[in-house]
Amino acid sequence: MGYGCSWNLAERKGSMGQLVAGKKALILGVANKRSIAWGIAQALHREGASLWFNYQNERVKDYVAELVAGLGGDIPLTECDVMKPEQVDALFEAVAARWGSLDILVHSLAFAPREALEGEFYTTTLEQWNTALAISAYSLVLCARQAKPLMEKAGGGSIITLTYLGSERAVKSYNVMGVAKAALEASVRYLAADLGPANIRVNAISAGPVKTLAAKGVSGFSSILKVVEEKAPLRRNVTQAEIGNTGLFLASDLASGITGEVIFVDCGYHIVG
Ligand SMILES: CCCCCCc1ccc(Oc2ccc(Oc3cccc(O)n3)cc2)c(O)c1
Repeated sequence: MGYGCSWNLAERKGSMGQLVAGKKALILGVANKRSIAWGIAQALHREGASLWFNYQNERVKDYVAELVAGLGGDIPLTECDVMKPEQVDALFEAVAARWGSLDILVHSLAFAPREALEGEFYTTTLEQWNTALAISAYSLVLCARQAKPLMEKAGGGSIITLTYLGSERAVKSYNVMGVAKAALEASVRYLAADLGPANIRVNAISAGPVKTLAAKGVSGFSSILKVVEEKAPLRRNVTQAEIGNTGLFLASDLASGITGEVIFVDCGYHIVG
């Protein structure tokens, strides 16, 4: 490629779809077109990955199926609620049977009871705590354990999860989800330490607020978008596509030296007071 050369379409086409060409990616947590998991899935698909999706239950199945159909090809879709161990086992057994290995796992799911995401944190009940920690943090440990043998078959892999600034700052109303995200981020480090020798990288994206179905469950969410616009160094909110591109980066060999890390994709908001 000489100075000032211009890529012809064929060359560009050839150079496109290289980042994760032929990689097998399991995406957990798509609920609809606004889901962060969907942004990551679109980026992975654009750059040549084969995709497999879960859906939590029959209620969201049609939304996910319709989105996935838009990608073309017969992309596997499997019911899996991470709180049902037998469904997690069945999902990874299906991946093992059909794919034989796995390169990329995207874990983009969380939950806390709605009443725990409003009012004051000190009122959190043990049940609310356990539910939030089990779904939002422990589920990553469980999925990583299941993915390990499949990723070893591929000679390594990349596990990506989603977190938020509320893990290290007391963000109003985020409450027990902040505690769950702190546990998630510590789990990313311990999992990275365990799985590194198998060349499996484990990282988190700390995303700025994005208007998703889940975000609607956090009281005061809409006001935070405006605050970010006013205070973030880039003076705007992050987009689903930008988070998707960082997910693609972490899934690709461009991030081969990065593991156990939390990467902020928030227009710089967390660096300013
Ligand atoms: C004061 C709001 C701060 C900005 C919050 C940014 C954010 C938005 C969405 C996030 O993901 C969830 C996922 C599940 C979740 O729990 C929910 C969601 C809907 C209903 C419900 O009962 N629980 C809450 C947040 C998340 O972890 C972080």
